[in-house]
Amino acid sequence: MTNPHPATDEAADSPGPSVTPSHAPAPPAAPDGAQSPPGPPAPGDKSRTGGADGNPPPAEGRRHPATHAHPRPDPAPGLDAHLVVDRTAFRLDVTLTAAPGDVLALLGPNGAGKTTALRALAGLTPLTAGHLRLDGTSLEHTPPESRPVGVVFQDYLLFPHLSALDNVAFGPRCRGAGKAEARALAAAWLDRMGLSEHAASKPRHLSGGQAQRVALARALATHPRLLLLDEPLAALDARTRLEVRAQLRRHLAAFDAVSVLVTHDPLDAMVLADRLVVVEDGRVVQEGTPADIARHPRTDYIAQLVGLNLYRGQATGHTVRLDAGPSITTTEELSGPVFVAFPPSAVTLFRDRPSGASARNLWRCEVAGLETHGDQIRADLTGELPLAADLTTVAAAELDLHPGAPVWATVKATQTHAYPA
Ligand SMILES: Nc1ncnc2c1ncn2[C@@H]1O[C@H](COP(=O)(O)OP(=O)(O)OP(=O)(O)O)[C@@H](O)[C@H]1O
Repeated sequence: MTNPHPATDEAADSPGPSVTPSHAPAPPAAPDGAQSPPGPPAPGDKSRTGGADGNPPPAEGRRHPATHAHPRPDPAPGLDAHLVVDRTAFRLDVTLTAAPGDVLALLGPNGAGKTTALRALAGLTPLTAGHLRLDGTSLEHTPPESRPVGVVFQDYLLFPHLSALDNVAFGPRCRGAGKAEARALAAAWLDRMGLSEHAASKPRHLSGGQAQRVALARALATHPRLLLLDEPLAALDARTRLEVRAQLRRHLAAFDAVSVLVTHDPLDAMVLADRLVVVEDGRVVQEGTPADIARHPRTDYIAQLVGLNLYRGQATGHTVRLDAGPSITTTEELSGPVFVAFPPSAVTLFRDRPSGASARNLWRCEVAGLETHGDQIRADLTGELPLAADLTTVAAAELDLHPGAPVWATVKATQTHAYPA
């Protein structure tokens, strides 16, 4: 990653990944200490919006000694990072590993440390401790502009006065490529992105989806060995997002180095990433494949993300005594600490105590709130067991649900899923 600029993010000696168009020239090595022109801010640069630090990112990045340390040979390809960043009231301590071709998604609530992790990978935030190795080379002491890292920003951050072609050509130019060579490389990338006919367009004449693809082309044209995507779809409207998500998925699948994506959107994470890394309060609380995380959430945040009710308790056979109070009957037979999860759609509500129902998994609750959730109504319940329940609009009307209404909630054991905590 380059100074604050995404388009200049490549180490002079980084190996050329296979994403380079076969008919395009590879960008030449940048001279040591090459200066890049000023550019858009870096990921998480809160100075643009009056952020916490109030300083532009390079200042933080340059606290790190800008020396080219002797690269430490390491046979392991891909990303091997232990990122520790200490701040007055916050500590990031996460380990991220990925093989070439892997797409990792960092998910987590606001303030969890996702952007800090991204900035640390880019070299814009110095590590307090830990290590960062990419394809076997230690990067802790490599200045941002010499890291083989490309960044795609949430709001693209294209140069408004440059054409799409020149925006993409900017990176190779910064590395010392001649104008014609850089433009040929950029043209090949735009072609690959299906944007050839927009090569001469200025960013203001591009749609959100097109601008996002130009930003991706700009990042990839520098042959990064690590691609960082900071909420890449957040600025798009819902329809464009669907289309661009599918395109981005294809491009990431074709990219042979490591990609790390920061997103708030579980769908983006599930569709785009091979592996999710959930960060809460500066720590990794869970990681795994999207399917694994969706089936076995281990924190409330993740359970909400994937739309499940989640409880912790102690299992004895088919009964789990929840830390929250009541017991749940499950189909799994377990013992010791467990999680129990079930979807809101598995909950059935009654205004009166159902006479025929067994006492199992039947709780007395009260409606705390109601909201539309797709074509359903989601009821937020408090009481014996706090839970979310989905029901149709007709059912909600028939039950005369309103905040404060008492209800009975029941869930079949077969609809629950218990797993060791
Ligand atoms: N430059 C900074 N100086 C001091 N504290 C900071 C700085 N940047 C972020 N923080 C703090 O570090 C913590 C992690 O912030 P970070 O932006 O990395 O979280 P995040 O997961 O990206 O959040 P969000 O999803 O809201 O962007 C927060 O407590 C934040 O206030």
